[in-house]
Amino acid sequence: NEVAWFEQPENGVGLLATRIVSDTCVIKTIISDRMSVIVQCISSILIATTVSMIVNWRMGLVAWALMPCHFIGGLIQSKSAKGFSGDSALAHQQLAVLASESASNIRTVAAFVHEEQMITKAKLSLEEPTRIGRLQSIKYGMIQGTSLFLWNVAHAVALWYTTILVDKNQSSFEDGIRSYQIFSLTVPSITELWTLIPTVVSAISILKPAFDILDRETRIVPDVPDEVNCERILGGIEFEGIRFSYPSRPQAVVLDSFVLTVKAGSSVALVGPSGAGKSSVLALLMRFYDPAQGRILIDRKDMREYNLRWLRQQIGFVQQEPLLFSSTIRENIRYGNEGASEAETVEAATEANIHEFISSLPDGYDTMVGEKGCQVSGGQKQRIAIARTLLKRPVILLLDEATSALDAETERAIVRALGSSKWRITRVTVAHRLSTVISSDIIVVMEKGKVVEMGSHSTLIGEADGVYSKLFHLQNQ
Ligand SMILES: Nc1ncnc2c1ncn2[C@@H]1O[C@H](COP(=O)(O)OP(=O)(O)OP(=O)(O)O)[C@@H](O)[C@H]1O
Repeated sequence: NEVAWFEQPENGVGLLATRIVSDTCVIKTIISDRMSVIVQCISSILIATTVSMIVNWRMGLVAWALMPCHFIGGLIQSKSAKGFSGDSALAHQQLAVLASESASNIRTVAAFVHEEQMITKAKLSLEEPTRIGRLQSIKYGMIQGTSLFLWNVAHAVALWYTTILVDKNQSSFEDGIRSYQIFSLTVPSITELWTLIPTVVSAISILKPAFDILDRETRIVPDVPDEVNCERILGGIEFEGIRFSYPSRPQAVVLDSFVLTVKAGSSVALVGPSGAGKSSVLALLMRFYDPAQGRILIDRKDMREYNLRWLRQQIGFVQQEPLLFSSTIRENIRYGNEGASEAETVEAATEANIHEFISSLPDGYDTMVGEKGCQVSGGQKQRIAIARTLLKRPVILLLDEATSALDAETERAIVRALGSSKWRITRVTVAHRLSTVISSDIIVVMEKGKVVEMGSHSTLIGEADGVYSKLFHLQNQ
């Protein structure tokens, strides 16, 4: 599914994890375990009824006639079980979201001494479902009682009818008792069927959302068109009258009449106040979202006409908060480029100014970085992420505050390495620290989703009243 789908509240990490792990487990239990028991119960009911018909057909008919008592009871039970299972599943999902969020943000939780509040929140999230669950339990118990009452009525009628048959000499005492016994032995199978009904019903209520996810068609299809007619793009970018809002907040216009041309092989920097829409420009270039209006052209062709997987292979993107995976540094650098040689890996790490640090570690490139890269510093994480992107040898490189955690000297070394790279890169950099972007061919100043100034550093700095000039002097002060 497209990125916007993952940003909807109902598709959060915790909820998706529950759906994938617990829900599918319940479905598996129903299919592999419960179904065999259900088949066994049904066959034993059928066999017992047939045998009891052979022994005494009158008794067999009565047994069949009494079956509706059991099934009506079962039906009432299954109706009541539906709401019961749905609510309890929802309660656990909310708890799962809370637990996964707290665990992944444990440093923030600890820093704000928020543990007690999280526990209270967890308890609160369960209060309403517990109340509803209690009421449902009482209702469920009463329904269970009614079902058992019907079952006992069926027994009483069967026994009473046996005495009548024996009384009227329509059956011997032995056959009457035999027939009744077969009937009695069938009842546990029916009861077992009943007890399985709530589980099966709960699985059905789980199946629907699970299949809704599986059946959903993504809005941004990555494999269409499937043929690719050139080997690599050149890297020219044009934004034509872009209007864009995030699908989760459609009323807030993030980019409005946004126009920008980036020549292949040039370097462009996007600067401006927080919330101006700089990162959104990069997100559109990665085609995480499609604009509501306008077109983005790559080499003069609408981006939507390219096979997205093929296109993304040629675009390198280092995010504001790069995430590493819980594995070795080598595997992290080779992420998405598993076939890269050791020499290529080292070359990319050298360009990202991280090779020296990695070599100084006892395990070198085999050092584990911990979950989300928690065992390396912010700056090291950024440099590993840059190395990972450079290993792709991208034609277009998007850097979103990618060097913000680095000291000025390391940052300069990386920018220099990128500038003197052997292959041609179109670079779009987002940065708050203006020293990062001074050497860019064009600096684009954005405000409220629009371009307000554009030009080289020397041109922009010359306009004394310009936004860039003011920003630059403010930072230098
Ligand atoms: N995933 C999202 N869903 C909804 N709104 C978003 C999302 N990401 C960003 N926004 C909103 O879009 C606007 C532009 O955000 P964007 O991240 O592009 O700004 P920015 O200029 O890069 O800011 P910063 O310099 O602080 O990173 C902001 O108002 C922000 O709240």
